[in-house]
Amino acid sequence: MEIPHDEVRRVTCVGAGVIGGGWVAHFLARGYDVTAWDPAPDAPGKLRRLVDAAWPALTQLGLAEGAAKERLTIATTLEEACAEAQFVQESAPEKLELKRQLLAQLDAATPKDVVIASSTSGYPMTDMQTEAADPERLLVGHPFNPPYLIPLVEVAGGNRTAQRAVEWASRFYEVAGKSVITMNQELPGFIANRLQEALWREALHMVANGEATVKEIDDSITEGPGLRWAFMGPCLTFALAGGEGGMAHMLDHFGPSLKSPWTRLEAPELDAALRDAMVAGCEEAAGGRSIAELVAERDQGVIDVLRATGRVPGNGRLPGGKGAGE
Ligand SMILES: NC(=O)C1=CN([C@@H]2O[C@H](COP(=O)(O)OP(=O)(O)OC[C@H]3O[C@@H](n4cnc5c(N)ncnc54)[C@H](O)[C@@H]3O)[C@@H](O)[C@H]2O)C=CC1
Ligand SMILES: C[N+](C)(C)CC(=O)CC(=O)[O-]
Repeated sequence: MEIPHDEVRRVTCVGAGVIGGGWVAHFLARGYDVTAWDPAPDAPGKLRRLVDAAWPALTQLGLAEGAAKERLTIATTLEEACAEAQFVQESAPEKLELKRQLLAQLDAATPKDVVIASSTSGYPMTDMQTEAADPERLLVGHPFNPPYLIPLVEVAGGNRTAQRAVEWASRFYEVAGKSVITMNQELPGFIANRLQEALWREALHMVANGEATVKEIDDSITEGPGLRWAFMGPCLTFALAGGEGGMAHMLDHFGPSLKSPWTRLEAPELDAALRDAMVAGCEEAAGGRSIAELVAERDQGVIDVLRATGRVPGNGRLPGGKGAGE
């Protein structure tokens, strides 16, 4: 029997790069004891720098009672990291065979009845749980960068995942301050990445063909639809494009243009020229700002949007987070 969601105190994060480190920062800020493990020799230093960089934003939002960076332990082996885990979040590189073997190792090292989630951004759990002795407790918990600020987690099981594990994880993420979409089927790319990848594919086509610059593409979203999407999704936004007639008029009016040859559908070849054009375009768009400066700018921007759209309660604690309503 799994531990009650609100009694979880110890979370283990395996893989401590951009996303694993972001999860560490999130769980620390929500008042958990966090154990991290990453095989890279420079991982501890990188992880502590990431948590240090995230902490001002998390402090601004309001830390849960007792939250402290000192509650992070960095384990030296995977077995040590998992021995006392009450929840495990895997964020290792996006390589299918690596995930398969790692999830089997995590399954062997983690106490029974503890749920193990993968941060994968696209692999279905059915394809990753093949080597594990106890696949029932393995599921996808797909976060968004940075996990310590973007609320959404997409939860999906594989065909050997127990429904009760999916339900447990969904509720646990909510208790830990996340917004959860629990998927009842395994869609490739889940929901949000499927949408993001469609946009991304078209952006790459436009750069590859010299049709738009990186800056024009970014400005077209931040000065346009992105402003609406922070609080109203693309469907309801487009319903308003139909005026008083709503979505019905919108579809009758603009529906035929769905067949216009606006989109390319097939991904472009990611050759060296396109890679170089994207890298150069992003450097130009950054205008001399370092990655650390851009991270701080992004974090402040997300906080401002969360506040402006009423998603941070007055007491500074995230909705549903540990300590909320105390
Ligand atoms: N970067 C992003 O925006 C997002 C990434 N994800 C997913 O998160 C996962 C991690 O991606 P990133 O953090 O971006 O990658 P990353 O490259 O920043 O970090 C991966 C970390 O895993 C470590 N690692 C290597 N082999 C390992 C092993 N066998 N066991 C444990 N750790 C190992 C590496 O040393 C590195 O620190 C991937 O599954 C990715 O699809 C999900 C959402 C967003
Ligand atoms: C780039 N990415 C596909 C790994 C991004 C994600 O999976 C989610 C996000 O943070 O946008």
